[in-house]
Amino acid sequence: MLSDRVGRPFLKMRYVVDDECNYNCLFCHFEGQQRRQGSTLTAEDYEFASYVFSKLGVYDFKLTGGEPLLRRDIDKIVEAIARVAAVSITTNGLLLRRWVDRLYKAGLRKINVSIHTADPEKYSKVVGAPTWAFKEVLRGLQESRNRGLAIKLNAVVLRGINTDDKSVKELVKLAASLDASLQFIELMPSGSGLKVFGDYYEPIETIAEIVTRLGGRPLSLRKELHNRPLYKLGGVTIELIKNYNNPTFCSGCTTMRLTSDGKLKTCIYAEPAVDLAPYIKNRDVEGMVYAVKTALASREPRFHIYASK
Ligand SMILES: Nc1nc2c(ncn2[C@@H]2O[C@H](COP(=O)(O)OP(=O)(O)OP(=O)(O)O)[C@@H](O)[C@H]2O)c(=O)[nH]1
Ligand SMILES: C[S@@+](CC[C@H](N)C(=O)[O-])C[C@H]1O[C@@H](n2cnc3c(N)ncnc32)[C@H](O)[C@@H]1O
Ligand code: SF4
Ligand code: SF4
Repeated sequence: MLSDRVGRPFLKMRYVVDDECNYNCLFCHFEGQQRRQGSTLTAEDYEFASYVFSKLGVYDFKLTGGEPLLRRDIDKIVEAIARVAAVSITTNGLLLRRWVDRLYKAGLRKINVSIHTADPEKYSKVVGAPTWAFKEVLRGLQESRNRGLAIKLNAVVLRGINTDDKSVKELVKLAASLDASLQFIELMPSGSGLKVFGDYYEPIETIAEIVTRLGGRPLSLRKELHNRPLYKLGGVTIELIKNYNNPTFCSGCTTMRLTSDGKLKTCIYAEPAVDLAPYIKNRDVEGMVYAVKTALASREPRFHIYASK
């Protein structure tokens, strides 16, 4: 296992596998990269990269985007990574129904589906899609449940959209009906999130208060990932994410990320530390290991910056 210079182990990778999306969420941070930056890595490339990362101690891979289910070879990517480690997908769910079966067969066992609200009208407003989209996502979720996938619903916290008792209660109810867990994500001032920050930002503490008021109880912290607080309410596990300006979160950061064109980022807010694409394309194990170790050594202790503010 590798660690950075402030002792954070490197255990997880986020792959941005697509630089396009079929939605236009009003807050999208696009995982800290550009739309149409290029999606240049094949399923075989991801298999090679994951093999090398897993030899370095990475045991968990997340596929994100853009919208990962827009990739026609997403099942091949899942299959390739599942050969070496655990893999999960974060998706808006619109194309889920048509993919569930193939993804399950490819080895997928866990998905995060971003839904934000249980109200179809609000949903349309937030994601910039027609109202039928909400129903389609629900169908995809139901299929996923029937297939036996572990589901986590993601809700970005948006003032006036999901920050009242009723909205939280409805999301918990929806999660319970799917045997899913639920996570609330504080809005990050990044990408479009920066533009709408003034209009929609609400601290995650508001959700913690609502959950507590509704009878929720703190469970524990996810020590292996950002020390995220977990609660239990109505049989549903609720995760609270405050992923900006939060020293506790960053001090538990065990993740690096690969852009859709193969550049390694040590932090969502950092510029790429190194371009891994040439090493990956040439199947150069030694070169890639050296490049990853060098990037890890340069990893900024961002939480120190926050802590010293
Ligand atoms: N700042 C920051 N945000 C992150 C990091 N990892 C995930 N996030 C954000 O957390 C939110 C939830 O991410 P997901 O893709 O659902 O995955 P996850 O909850 O991190 O991972 P799992 O627990 O494995 O499902 C998104 O807004 C991500 O961009 C990170 O290392 N730093
Ligand atoms: C960038 S999306 C990519 C995957 C997929 N398209 C989706 O929406 O689930 C990954 C996660 O980041 C969340 N997200 C996007 N912009 C955000 C922001 N400004 N602040 C916090 N979370 C954000 C999304 O809601 C989603 O849960
Ligand atoms: S949050 Fe996901 S679904 Fe929404 S625009 Fe961004 S990438 Fe697309
Ligand atoms: S250091 Fe902090 S902001 Fe950067 S990726 Fe890790 S948790 Fe996110």
